[in-house]
Amino acid sequence: MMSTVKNAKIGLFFGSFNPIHVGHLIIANYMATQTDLKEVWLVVSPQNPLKSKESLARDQDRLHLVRVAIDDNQKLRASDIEFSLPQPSYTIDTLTYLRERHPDKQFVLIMGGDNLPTLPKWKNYALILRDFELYVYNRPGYALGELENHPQIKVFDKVPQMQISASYIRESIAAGLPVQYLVTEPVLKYLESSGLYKKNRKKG
Ligand SMILES: Nc1ncnc2c1ncn2[C@@H]1O[C@H](COP(=O)(O)OP(=O)(O)OP(=O)(O)O)[C@@H](O)[C@H]1O
Ligand SMILES: O=C(O)c1ccc[n+]([C@@H]2O[C@H](COP(=O)([O-])O)[C@@H](O)[C@H]2O)c1
Repeated sequence: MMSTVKNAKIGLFFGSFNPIHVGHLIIANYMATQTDLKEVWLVVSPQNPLKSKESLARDQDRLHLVRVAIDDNQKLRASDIEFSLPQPSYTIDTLTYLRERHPDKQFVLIMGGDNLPTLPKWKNYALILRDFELYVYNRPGYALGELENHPQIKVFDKVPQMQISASYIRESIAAGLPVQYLVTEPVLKYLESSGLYKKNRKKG
């Protein structure tokens, strides 16, 4: 029987991307160009039915923003895979599904160091660590905790970072403040034309 060669290492960067900002893009691009990953897929999390939807833009708007943000980058891809999987989405389920669907690829989980200490609370986290590598980038001010030296975890401590968040961008837009430079130009254009995150915007 022929064995499948898993030659393409793909990094998965999960997030709400509400909206995607340059902080996200710096991480994704670093991982796609300065590690052994061939590509990075930005996996847009659906609206979690258990969480407040108050300031969460619609799935398709957030996906569209990711697409326009990475449009010119051959090594980055937007994934809507979780939109069609049962919710709430558990990372192990998404990883398992992707592995079955793409047997030729080897998936690696990309994670900020701030999230690493909470990993033991995730569904089947031992299975995640058994079957998948994790590429963790340091977040200033956050300790990595006891998982730092786990053999499946590779820590990257020279990743440039921007101290911005999607919440800051949403709040700025709602307050009528400019978000130019915090998001890419195509993202800015769509935010402006759609009126996303503006106060008193009529939802369609
Ligand atoms: N400025 C940043 N630099 C590096 N990583 C970031 C930055 N902002 C967010 N991340 C990481 O990117 C992933 C996806 O982030 P998410 O979509 O939740 O964005 P966010 O900016 O943290 O959003 P919010 O402010 O709405 O919580 C998370 O793992 C998060 O830790
Ligand atoms: O699988 C889990 O049990 C699990 C629990 C919490 C978080 N996650 C993943 O971590 C990402 C960030 O989560 P959060 O809650 O900080 O938005 C989210 O997109 C999920 O992919 C996954």
